[in-house]
This record gives sequence, structure tokens and C-alpha cells, in this order.
Amino acid sequence: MTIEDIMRTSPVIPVLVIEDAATARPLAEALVRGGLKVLEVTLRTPAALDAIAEMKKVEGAIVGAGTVVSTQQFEQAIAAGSEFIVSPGLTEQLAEPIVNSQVPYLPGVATAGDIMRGYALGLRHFKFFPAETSGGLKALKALAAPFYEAKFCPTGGISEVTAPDWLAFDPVLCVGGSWVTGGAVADVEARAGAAARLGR
Ligand SMILES: O=C(O)C(=O)C[C@H](O)[C@H](O)COP(=O)(O)O
Repeated sequence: MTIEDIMRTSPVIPVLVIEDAATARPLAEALVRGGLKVLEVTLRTPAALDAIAEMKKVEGAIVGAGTVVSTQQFEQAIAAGSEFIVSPGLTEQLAEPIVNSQVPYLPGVATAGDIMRGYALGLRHFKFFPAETSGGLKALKALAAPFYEAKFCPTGGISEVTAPDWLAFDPVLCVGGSWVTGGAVADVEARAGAAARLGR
């Protein structure tokens, strides 16, 4: 799968912070049942790598690592079975080995300079982060005009209320957010279902 295939799989990528790896598999099952197959597990907790390995056991799940900020984390994420890599920003130091590995990669950008550094590495798919505080949809529209080949997954401050506006902008293939798993665990499948229908 390419990063574009992954971004086109569902309109919302749930951004997950897993404190206990034992909760990972049932959570992934609920998200996939609801219709969200692409799952981003942030490497912000000690349980994250084990959570990725657990979620990979769920049929249909496409599991990636988020908050990857070092080559060491990239290597650990791949060893745990990550199928794609997301980072909050873009540096040559981290992006080069990931691009060379051909693992689907979604680096964060917030400025024209960020996107230009990504272009120089052959990248055309970016996370727009942090989306709302970087100027929101208005800022992304202005940025996307010169970079007409670029595709985006805005993340940061997006909710089920604002997601449809982002998804209506053509270069936006999907959005990321933590709202799907923000409430009660029992509600995750229904929230995922509602998220999966956004932009359709
Ligand atoms: O760690 C990363 O690399 C991130 O993706 C940052 C945050 O997890 C997202 O910004 C989620 O943002 P909210 O939906 O606003 O909670």
C-alpha cells in the first residue's frame, strides 16, 4: 500500500494514545467494526509498541506509528509491525531513512518551507499539523495553492463537527483526530461508524 492508498482508506484516522497494551486489541476491533481501518498509535507511552503489535492481530486493521521523532523510534516502530509512519514535523535526518525504506510516510508540515523540504525528498503527502492553530482550513487553502500536487491529512484540533469542512477541500484525503476514542470505550464503535461516514 502507498501512503495515498492508506489516506484514501477512510476519511478519519484515529490518533490513539494507549496507556495499557491490554486495551489495544479490543479498541482496534471496535474501530475496525465501526469502519475505521487505519489506526495511528502514538509513540508517547511505554505501551505503544506492544499496542501496535496487538492491533496488528485484528483482521482488516492497518496499523501505523505516530509521533515518530527519531530514527530509533522509526526502527522500533517497524520492528513492532507498523505499516506506516507519521511524525509531527519534517526533518531530513528522519525523513531520508524512512523514504529510503519505502515504508509509507506522512510527515507533519505547517509552512511552505516544510513542504519544500518534503518535495526535495520526493514526498507529496503530508500531515498538516497542528491544523487548527496553524491557521485552519484558510491557511491550508493558501498553502495548497502553490503546492498543487500535495495531498494532506490535517490533524490537531479537528472534531466531528469541523471534519466535513476539511474533507470537502479536494487536497484533503483524510483527517486525523483523537475525538473518536475520546469518550467512553463502549461508544467507540458508534463514534467510529459516524466518523467513517463523514465526507461521503
Ligand atoms: O502526536 C502526534 O504526532 C499527533 O498527531 C498530535 C496529536 O495527537 C494530534 O494532534 C491529535 O490531535 P487532537 O485530535 O487535537 O487531539
